[in-house]
Amino acid sequence: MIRIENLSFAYKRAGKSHQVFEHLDIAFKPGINVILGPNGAGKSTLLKAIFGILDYKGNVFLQETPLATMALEEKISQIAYLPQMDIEQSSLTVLEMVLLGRLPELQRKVRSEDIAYAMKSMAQLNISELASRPFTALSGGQKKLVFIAQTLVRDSDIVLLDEPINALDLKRQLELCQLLRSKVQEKPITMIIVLHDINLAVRFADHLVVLRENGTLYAVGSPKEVMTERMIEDVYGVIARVSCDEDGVPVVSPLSSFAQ
Ligand SMILES: Nc1ncnc2c1ncn2[C@@H]1O[C@H](COP(=O)(O)OP(=O)(O)OP(=O)(O)O)[C@@H](O)[C@H]1O
Repeated sequence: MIRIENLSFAYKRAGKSHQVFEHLDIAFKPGINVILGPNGAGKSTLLKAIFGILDYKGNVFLQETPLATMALEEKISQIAYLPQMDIEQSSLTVLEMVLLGRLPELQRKVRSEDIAYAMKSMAQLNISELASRPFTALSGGQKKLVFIAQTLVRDSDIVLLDEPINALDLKRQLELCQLLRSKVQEKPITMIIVLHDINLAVRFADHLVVLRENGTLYAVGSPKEVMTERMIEDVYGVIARVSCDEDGVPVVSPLSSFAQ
């Protein structure tokens, strides 16, 4: 469980300040939490704050412990984070890239146990056959899967994924969502995932968190509670029809956009 209390943060650049959050409170429960919201709402900034790479005001608690009081090594051992921006170049092979996810556990040498973890993570993402390929010789989607494998090989209780499905084809998107679902069923992981695909979000999330353009919290709740025509209009400026499929899952059909 991650609890954000009274979070305020502003980016500062060239003497100017850009406020993203002011007095934000959110609780992320175990299970799959999806953060939705328009471009620039602050979704990536929120993940960075949770991972502790921003100088914010307020508190982020892991259970009852403020993350700011935890040593870096302890934090890294508990939280796995896939940032939105990926590096494109690396002289490492795919296996070596995935092994980097075990860095906190690696001593002076790579143990067979670490290789086994990396192989398992690659197998779960169906990229085992890429293991000895140079990372730079991969497609964009394959690179993304390597970074996801590197994040999941951490086996952490808190997993932050910033737009993990962009660059993935339809099948890979579904496979990844099913893998994440199986992981939260195995143990009480708190996953916090930024997505833009609202139909995928309602199908796979346990909890939705919706941010507005100005970094304020619009809604938190189950997909059924949160995914309404009103929310889509208020938050995205889009007229949409929300119906339910035969499983009772909301289905969003965007109809038109209007100037806000
Ligand atoms: N390094 C930075 N310096 C200054 N402003 C920044 C920086 N990074 C982001 N911002 C601004 O902070 C706000 C929130 O950005 P953020 O990347 O968190 O949004 P987001 O919701 O993740 O957007 P997207 O859906 O487009 O990825 C935006 O207005 C953005 O322009």
